[in-house]
Amino acid sequence: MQTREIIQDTHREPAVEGVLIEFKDVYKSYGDNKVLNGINFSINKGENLVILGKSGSGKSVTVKCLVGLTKVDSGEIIVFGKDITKLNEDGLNSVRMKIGFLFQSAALYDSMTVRQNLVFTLQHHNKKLTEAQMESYVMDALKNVGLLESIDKFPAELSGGMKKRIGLARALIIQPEIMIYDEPTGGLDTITAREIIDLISEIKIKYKTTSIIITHDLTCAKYNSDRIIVLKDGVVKTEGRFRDIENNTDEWVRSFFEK
Ligand SMILES: Nc1ncnc2c1ncn2[C@@H]1O[C@H](COP(=O)(O)OP(=O)(O)OP(=O)(O)O)[C@@H](O)[C@H]1O
Repeated sequence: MQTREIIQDTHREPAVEGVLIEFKDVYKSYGDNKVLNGINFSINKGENLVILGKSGSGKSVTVKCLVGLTKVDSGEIIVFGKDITKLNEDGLNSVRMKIGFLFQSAALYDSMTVRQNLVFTLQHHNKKLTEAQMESYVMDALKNVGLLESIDKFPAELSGGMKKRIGLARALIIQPEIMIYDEPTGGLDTITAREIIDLISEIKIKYKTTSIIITHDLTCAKYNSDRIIVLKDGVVKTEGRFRDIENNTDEWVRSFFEK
């Protein structure tokens, strides 16, 4: 039987205003592969939750279920007070409109400049904006990631770190309430990774987002998490703050911290 260890934290002041996302007994299998095996966790408004887990432990599937890209077998996923497993495509789209994604690859359109990439997202999101309003949104988003000077560049002219920043600007331009970061520091050198980590911290403060961060990078987990959940065998094996997880004596949990 799976045991779930809840690490009590008696010293922390609650910096949150209620639950925004809740997974209740969520199951998802692909054939015989039981990926989510009764997963339970919640995320408070304004909280950054890091999901840790070995490769194939279901981190991406969890996030795909959250945005309705993958249908669960059973269970509930409450987002903004609604069970998204019961929503039709229109209902799901209106939830997705409030969620920003930073994909591992940044997923920019190569044939478009940075400006065009951002305008394209805005047009898809809000068809009523004037050109002047769109330009102002684009400039603001680029300023916030420190890349205004790249506005007329094509993705091929940008470094990996710059692409991540543009990916971030594109996610933020829709002013999301929830941000999902999939391996935000993946493939970056230590210094560039640290810049992205700092940016994620700034975004939390500036945009007051609630975030899910999937990462293997313990530095990112340390600096960007209010709380961490660790997935194993389709359930939440343990949860707590970074230092609680780091000090966990369970051999399997310790293996995350051994080089
Ligand atoms: N569409 C799919 N069809 C069949 N199996 C799938 C599908 N999507 C995911 N899986 C399986 O679900 C399991 C969990 O995959 P998932 O991508 O969530 O892992 P992960 O924890 O994000 O891994 P990584 O850290 O390597 O990205 C894997 O065994 C994977 O093969």
